Amino acid sequence: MSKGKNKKAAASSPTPAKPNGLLSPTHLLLGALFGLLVQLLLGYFGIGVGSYLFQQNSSRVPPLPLDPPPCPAAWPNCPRSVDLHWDDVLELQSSAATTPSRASLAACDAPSLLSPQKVPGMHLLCVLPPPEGEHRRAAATLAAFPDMLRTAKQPSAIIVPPQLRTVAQLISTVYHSLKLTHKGGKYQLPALFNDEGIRIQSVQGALKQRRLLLMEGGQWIWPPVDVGHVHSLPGLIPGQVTKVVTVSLKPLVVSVENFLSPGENEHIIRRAMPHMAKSGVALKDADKGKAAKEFRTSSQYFLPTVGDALLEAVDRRVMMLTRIPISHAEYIQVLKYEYKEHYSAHHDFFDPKAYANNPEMIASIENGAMNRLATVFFYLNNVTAGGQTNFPRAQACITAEYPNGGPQPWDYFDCSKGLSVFPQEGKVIIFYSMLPNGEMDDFSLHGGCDVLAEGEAKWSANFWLWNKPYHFISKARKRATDELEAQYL
Ligand SMILES: O=C(O)CCC(=O)C(=O)O
Ligand SMILES: [Fe+2]
Repeated sequence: MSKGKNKKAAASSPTPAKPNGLLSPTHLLLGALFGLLVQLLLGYFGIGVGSYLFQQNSSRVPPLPLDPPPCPAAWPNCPRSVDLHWDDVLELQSSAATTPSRASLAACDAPSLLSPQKVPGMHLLCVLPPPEGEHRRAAATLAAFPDMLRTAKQPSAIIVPPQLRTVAQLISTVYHSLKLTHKGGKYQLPALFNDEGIRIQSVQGALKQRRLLLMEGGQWIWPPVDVGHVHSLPGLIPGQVTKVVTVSLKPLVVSVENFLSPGENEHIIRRAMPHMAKSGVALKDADKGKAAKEFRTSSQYFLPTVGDALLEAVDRRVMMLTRIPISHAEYIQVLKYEYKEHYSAHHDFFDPKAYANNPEMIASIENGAMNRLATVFFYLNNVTAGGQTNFPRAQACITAEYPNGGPQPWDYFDCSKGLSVFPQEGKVIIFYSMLPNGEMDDFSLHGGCDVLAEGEAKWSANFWLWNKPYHFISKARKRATDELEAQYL
């Protein structure tokens, strides 16, 4: 990229796809009425935002009593519940022997999923039998490895009493034991998954697993493990095993080769070609008045997938790869970079602090509760020189100087630091803009570097997935989302 264009702050984020008109006024009116009804009911039963947690996660919500038992003094903000006395749950935690046996822990094989550094907000829970002699009072023991940290320390044990009825109650118990807190308000509820990323929605489903992952941010994120680790996914592409390879821990970047076929790459390029126009950026307050081309010189097109069987198949495959419902996706943003075109280092998330003077943006990201979670970045062709995606703050290993990852770059056009991923036809990378705890990840800073082969163009695409459903959904995307939900346990 051009030299000497130093910037004090990372470039503005790429503009999101404009929601189209698929939500009719009738839908909006019905949605508003439903919201009002829920608010009235919650108000009637005295369930305010304070007792936020976890009512909403269960599939069979029991009828609410008029006087649910109060929370114990040691747990003032427990979710009040009809048929559960949290005092008993607490009592069991303190009275039962809580050291899991070596043999049961070995069967869980926790180290194969843990990491050498913390993964904030992602917690591994080994599902173990109840403590010796406690089969009547306990349904299981969970051995917890907070933040996926691989240490020699004995994991803390959480006893699961048989009276827990909902995943929400199970998550609450884990939250209390691990002293986790939820941000409340519109922030995503935490969620449990099995080790293949299938969402858990019943206690029975949870206790049948060998290992569970608790994601505070409520969406699946591939456990990074170590650089070079491979998660193997059979069945995404008929007859193939798809390999999700970790290429960076911080930021979390995984790479998948041959995810798109040559025919699919060609089709995406062919469909987008007639519509390509110069790229824009969502200017931060600090960048107001600047031209997008100061940061980004590519061309782009948001390619609607509706009615295109091939693109709908790609949608579905992206969903099965990320385990994030396709209802959370923007349309594919196809990009073309010609010789010496680039996008300087930026984040794909929208930081509410950077858009404080932009009420429309603040509303659309629910003041930070809703954001871009993951980018599945498609490389649609090969480029013989340049065109890499650079993550300047990625670090191969933790150093004494930068124990928390690479420093802020001084030059946002410099592609020589950190990790570079070069275009390779059919390959995709997934990088996460949010941490599993639901916070924005500053280390996800990245840019598209100059194409350095004269006469060549880099064709690529952003497939952005949000942490909450996006504003519009097509019938095919609804069907695909239903298909994912049918796998829930
Ligand atoms: O072109 C690349 O490699 C990255 C592009 C990018 O980060 C973006 O469009 O948001
Ligand atoms: Fe980006």
